[in-house]
Amino acid sequence: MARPPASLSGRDVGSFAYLTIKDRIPQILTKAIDTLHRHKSEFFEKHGEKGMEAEKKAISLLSKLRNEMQTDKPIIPLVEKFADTDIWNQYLEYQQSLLNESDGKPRWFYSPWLFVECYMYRRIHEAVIQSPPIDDFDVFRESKEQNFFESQESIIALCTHLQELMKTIEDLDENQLKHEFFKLLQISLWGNKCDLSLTGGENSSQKTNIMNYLEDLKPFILVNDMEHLWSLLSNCKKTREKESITRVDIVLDNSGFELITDLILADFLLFSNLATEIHFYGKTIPWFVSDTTIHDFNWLIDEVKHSNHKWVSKCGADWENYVKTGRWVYHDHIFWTLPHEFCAMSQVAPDLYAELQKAHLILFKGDLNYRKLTGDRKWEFTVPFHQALTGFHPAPLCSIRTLKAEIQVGLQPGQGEQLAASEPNWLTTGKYGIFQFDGPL
Ligand SMILES: O=P(O)(O)OC[C@@]1(O)O[C@H](CO)[C@@H](O)[C@@H]1O
Ligand SMILES: [Mn+2]
Repeated sequence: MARPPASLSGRDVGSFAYLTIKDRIPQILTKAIDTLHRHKSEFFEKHGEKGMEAEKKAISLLSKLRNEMQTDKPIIPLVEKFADTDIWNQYLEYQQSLLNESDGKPRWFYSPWLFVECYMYRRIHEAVIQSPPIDDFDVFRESKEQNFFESQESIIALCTHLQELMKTIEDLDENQLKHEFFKLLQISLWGNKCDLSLTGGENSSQKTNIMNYLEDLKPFILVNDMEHLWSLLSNCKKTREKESITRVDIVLDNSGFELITDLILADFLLFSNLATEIHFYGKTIPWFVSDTTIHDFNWLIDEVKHSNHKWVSKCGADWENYVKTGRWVYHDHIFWTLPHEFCAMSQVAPDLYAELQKAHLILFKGDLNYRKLTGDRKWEFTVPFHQALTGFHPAPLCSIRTLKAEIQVGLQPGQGEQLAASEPNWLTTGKYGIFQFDGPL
């Protein structure tokens, strides 16, 4: 088989990868430093002098990191012992092994973008865990919570819609049910517009009611495999024996508004009987600013439950109940915060691969997951999605993603070129979206 194409990299001056490493990531680091600074008195109240010293230490480690990056220093091994430290350092050696002698060491602007960007978030985590007693501090928590609070109006609209739908679900015919499923899928897609790493950690909440715009946004869905998802799940529902299950796994992306849209979809899948179990996967450490951790997941459900809006709090109570009764299952795995492409999962994390194989359908939310599905490589726009997955296929799967990186496969001949001619930034603004399916058709 032909070798896969080269990785996206900061080496390509002017590319989105280059601009991210040059501008956006340092901005995120500066914000993290500022956040630690602003919590100084809180650390003092909690831990006394030790808290103040820890704050200083974390800040100096992050400043050092920012300097290494901005001066394109070699990528150094991780030092603090943690569950994934050895795997990370082995991966760094692997990156070294890909270089010629004259290339020297892997460096920020020279190595694959996916690797250096993941490494940056892993180093932020290292700076925090090296600074006890504030070693459980999430430098991105505030902005994730802010995104949730600022999206309240949309959240109320979505929860109200869901509760009304629940009441009438029995009266819907097949076509109406499919229509409602498609609506909630699109809400979950556009929910992915709101991530915080794209805006350098700046506000990206959802203030308007997204449901009113679904029709207007349809032309921006470049690949639309929603029909395949419907066929798959409605078939499962029809052919399911009494006690058997239909399991949908959702590989989560951002917390805040996007997570709400995912949980709304997950709730609908259960009460419409399109699925009987939903499994979620989040990040074990703070990641790409807005990604969901178990803390964010539990926090959000709790907030929703305690809302003073009747239908919002009803959603929260239902969601808590799904978790308690095991109809919703949350999984943690270090693989999601490693730098590997997903085609390496069966070797690097065979237990996770085996878990995903139990699903009838896996939904991969967001841009970073798409980059990892396709290896973050310079594929031609027309290469089939299946080919770009390079052997990753634990179960039928679908990427639900708005485009925020210079990578897209599975387009019609000429489609990418046409978009590029009229809108030079079409790949990176989050304006376009896809539902891209790989599985039996
Ligand atoms: O996975 P998400 O939340 O949809 O997007 C993550 C993201 O903002 O981070 C990277 C840039 O730093 C890009 O790949 C992408 O735009
Ligand atoms: Mn994200």
